[in-house]
Amino acid sequence: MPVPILLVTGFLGAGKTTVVNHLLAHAEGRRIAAVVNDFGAINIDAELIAGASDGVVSLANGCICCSLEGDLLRTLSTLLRRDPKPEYIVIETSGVADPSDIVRNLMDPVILREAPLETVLCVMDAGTPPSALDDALVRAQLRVADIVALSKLDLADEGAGARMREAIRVLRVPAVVVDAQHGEIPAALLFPATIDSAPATREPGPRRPAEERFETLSWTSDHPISLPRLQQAIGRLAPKLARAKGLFETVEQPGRLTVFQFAGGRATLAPGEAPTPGVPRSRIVFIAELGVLSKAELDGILAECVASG
Ligand SMILES: Nc1nc2c(ncn2[C@@H]2O[C@H](COP(=O)(O)OP(=O)(O)OP(=O)(O)O)[C@@H](O)[C@H]2O)c(=O)[nH]1
Repeated sequence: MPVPILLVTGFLGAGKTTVVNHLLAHAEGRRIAAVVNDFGAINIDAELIAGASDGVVSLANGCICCSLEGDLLRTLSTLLRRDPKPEYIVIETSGVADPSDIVRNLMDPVILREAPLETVLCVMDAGTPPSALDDALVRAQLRVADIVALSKLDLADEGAGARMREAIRVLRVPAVVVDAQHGEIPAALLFPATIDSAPATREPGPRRPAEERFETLSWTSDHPISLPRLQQAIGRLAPKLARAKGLFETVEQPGRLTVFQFAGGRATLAPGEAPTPGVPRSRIVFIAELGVLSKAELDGILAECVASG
């Protein structure tokens, strides 16, 4: 039996991991394997994804649309040799990935026969201004989508969803647009009940020149973080950040991790799991446009956040 693939794309911080987590939490007995790609050296996403009944495979420190394309195909072959085989595979791309390159790679004849790409889902933050759709990367992510999921409607103003739907319609994206509050999309919409025996090939469009636009800077420490000082540090860094996420222990709540997220200019904290022995207590990944933020500046600002006494 072929194993259908769901490819989840969308810009940095749009809400892809939230959708994947919701899907896995509502798998209703489906055996789902998840492949997660974080562009940075620390794969925070893999730790934030729980509950994949067939495990989470993490591909980090590169992008599966370019430098890690071979790793993606090898990972899929390994998943397909598992006994029992997964029934579905979800691939979450990094927010900087051009999914048309991944779609092209998934048209590999062996993969297509054994694990056909069934659905491409693009998650789009409904609160982003429609002018964000002028961005070539955002357009590339929308153009390959079968389904566009509008996230964060709860944070956006009342007309935002309608404005975004209109902007997507103007682009002539041939996709179904659905609302996805906190990642809620019915699994039945993403995974077909019956699987086509003759998978459809897709024409992903012309290859775009690889663009080095973003870089990730990773920061780790064995010390817990002071929350008020982190708040100040993020206030200073925010104008330079496209995205940040991290897991750390805080001075205020020792003994368990706090999940830090910065997306769309908004920072949030949530309770996490217990720290894993042998792993640095504080890990944060920062994504910025190339050349905007130096490691020295970042280290200098964050050094003030760790409890030195
Ligand atoms: N309020 C609200 N927050 C959301 C919603 N969807 C996602 N978020 C939050 O947005 C932040 C980013 O969500 P993720 O799911 O990590 O985004 P992502 O697209 O996987 O991010 P990258 O992989 O880093 O590009 C997190 O703090 C989520 O909790 C939503 O519908 N409403």
